[in-house]
Amino acid sequence: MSIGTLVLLRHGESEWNALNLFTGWVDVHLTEKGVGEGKRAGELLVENEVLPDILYTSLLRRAISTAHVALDAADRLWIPVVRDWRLNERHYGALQGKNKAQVLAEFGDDQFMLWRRSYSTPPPPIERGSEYSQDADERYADIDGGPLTECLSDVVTRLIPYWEETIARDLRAGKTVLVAAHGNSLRALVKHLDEISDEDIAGMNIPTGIPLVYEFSGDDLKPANPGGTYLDPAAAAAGAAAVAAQGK
Ligand SMILES: O=C(O)[C@@H](CO)OP(=O)(O)O
Repeated sequence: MSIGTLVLLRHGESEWNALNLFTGWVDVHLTEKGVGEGKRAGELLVENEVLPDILYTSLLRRAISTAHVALDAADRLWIPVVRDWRLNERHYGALQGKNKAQVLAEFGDDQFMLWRRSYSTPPPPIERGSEYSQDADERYADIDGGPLTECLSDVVTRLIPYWEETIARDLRAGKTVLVAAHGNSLRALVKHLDEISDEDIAGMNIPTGIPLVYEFSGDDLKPANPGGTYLDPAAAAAGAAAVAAQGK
């Protein structure tokens, strides 16, 4: 049997993306534009004949809703769904709910970029019980409320064992797998797939709402198309540049 196809989809624009706020595990809604991006993503899947057999999402509604709209547009709402916190966005610690431009102005570019894009420096932890903390959220009860902050390396540590147990197995079984997740959880996955160094991953940004397709030639799941293929490359390049410029 041939190896399956992987489709990575970052959620469409969220209300907090539009407000330029650090989001992390805060469970915000999509904007109208974000819903439209999800629909367009589904249309792109159909146009390119990439039809998912199974969906994996995080526990956050912006990813769940984007996948729902995309699969509706592709007439694939019926496929099995697996949701897991390990696909959640990186927990942004005490920065959750803060405006990116204000954090940049207060702490300066070096500290801002360290918190935002360095591989191993997490933001300060969020205070338990504070407004934007999830430590009392019942969906995380079985993991003691979850982390209080994470850097990208923490996301790799929680995500890659899960990937091996679930998504990678489905790909080796020949399935087309849709993973609807987040800017930083998808950066962690792409880092693993494309063997990107800890330094170089800092410069890689994932746009909202555009399917990124990986094909594989063998069981080792080395990408046959390194870097993947965005189904709308021009929009992806513009979207990634906009993410990189946030706060500036
Ligand atoms: O706020 C966040 O959770 C993420 C994704 O929107 O932001 P950033 O791109 O700054 O890591």
